[in-house]
Amino acid sequence: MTLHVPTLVLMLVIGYGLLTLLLAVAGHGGLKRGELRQLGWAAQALCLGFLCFALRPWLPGWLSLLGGNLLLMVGLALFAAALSWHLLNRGLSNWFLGLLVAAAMSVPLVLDATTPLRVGVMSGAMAVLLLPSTVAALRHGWRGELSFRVVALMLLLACSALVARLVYAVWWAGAGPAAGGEAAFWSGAIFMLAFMAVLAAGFGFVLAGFERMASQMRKLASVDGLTGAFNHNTTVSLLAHTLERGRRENQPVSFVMLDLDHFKQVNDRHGHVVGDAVLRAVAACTRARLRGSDVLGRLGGEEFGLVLPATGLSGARHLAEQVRLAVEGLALEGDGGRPLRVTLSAGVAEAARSDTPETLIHLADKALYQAKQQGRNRVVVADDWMRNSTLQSVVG
Ligand SMILES: Nc1nc2c(ncn2[C@@H]2O[C@H](COP(=O)(O)OP(=O)(O)OP(=O)(O)O)[C@@H](O)[C@H]2O)c(=O)[nH]1
Repeated sequence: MTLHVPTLVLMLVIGYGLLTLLLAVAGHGGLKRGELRQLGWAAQALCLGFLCFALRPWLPGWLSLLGGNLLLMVGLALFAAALSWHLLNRGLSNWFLGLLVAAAMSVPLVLDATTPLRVGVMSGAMAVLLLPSTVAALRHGWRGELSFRVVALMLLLACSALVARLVYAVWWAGAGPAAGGEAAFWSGAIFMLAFMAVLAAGFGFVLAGFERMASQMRKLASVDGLTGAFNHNTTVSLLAHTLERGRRENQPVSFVMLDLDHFKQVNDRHGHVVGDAVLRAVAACTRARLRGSDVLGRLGGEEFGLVLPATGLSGARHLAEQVRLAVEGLALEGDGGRPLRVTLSAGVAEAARSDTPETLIHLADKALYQAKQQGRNRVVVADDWMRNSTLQSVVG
């Protein structure tokens, strides 16, 4: 097999064209992530850059070299911007823009220079533009989506190839005209390898975008958007799982139901925005008192549930009391900056071996009802009488 550099250039035009098309279709189909839009612009710039090289036989030499190199540099900078948004949630820093300007200014300066000098300067400039993305992808991307590892490895390959091309250009300059066409071929081939790796990184980036969207959708399906607590269905599933595990490992499991007192008045006096802020603050304050293995769920409006594995009745009551005191002590701001205090009531129940999530939640709800009846801002533990009446109502 023989390598033909102009054919490789054409392959890259097609490759970056396909990446552009894929990103346009993905954006149209709902994958509207800002960084993927920027990646689309990067792919367009790189596609046009290689088109300038592909049209070299028909364009003035200087125009093909100037346009091609500048567009590739802009493409690499847009790639870096997309990567920065994806990994660090911010755009390009000013020093990177400075690097881009310096790299772009070097292009017209070396247009009339010898080929090895031009190859060396262009390779060095592009390697410098790719280096921050490569470092960021290796440092931050490795812990992110699995497909981002492909991006990191491909960028490392691309950056290494450009540095190798720079070193090769230094050797070429020393060897002089004797190096001849073979040196031009290898320099072109290494360049193509570098940009094929950037193309592979681009496809990996698209996969990472899909992976991130899928994980966000999974999260949205199980977590309450306002408070960050698990939603009702997920809480019940986690309770079922915890009960099963408790039975197998002979460990107690408790469930606490929390309900804010007179929350309707908070909404009526201060408005729903303040009401929402109160719910968020209560959830955060409760979460801060839980163990890593405990579960905080939002069962409905102003009602939360705590699933407590390996926790008996006295431990659960103690925790509920701590949460009650912490919420009572929250210094909140109401409408117009007025101080706002809220309290909550709690019902605590420990699971029996035969309990299902429904019977246990029902039992905790009974205890909560008692807490409300007794004047609110208190913790009530479910007793045998409540358990018997729960069984009757569930069986009946
Ligand atoms: N701001 C806000 N309010 C909510 C949300 N979900 C439910 N609510 C409100 O929570 C209030 C619950 O009122 P009630 O069920 O009467 O209970 P309460 O006023 O807390 O009274 P007790 O529980 O008996 O102490 C209603 O006004 C709901 O509109 C929410 O997501 N945000």
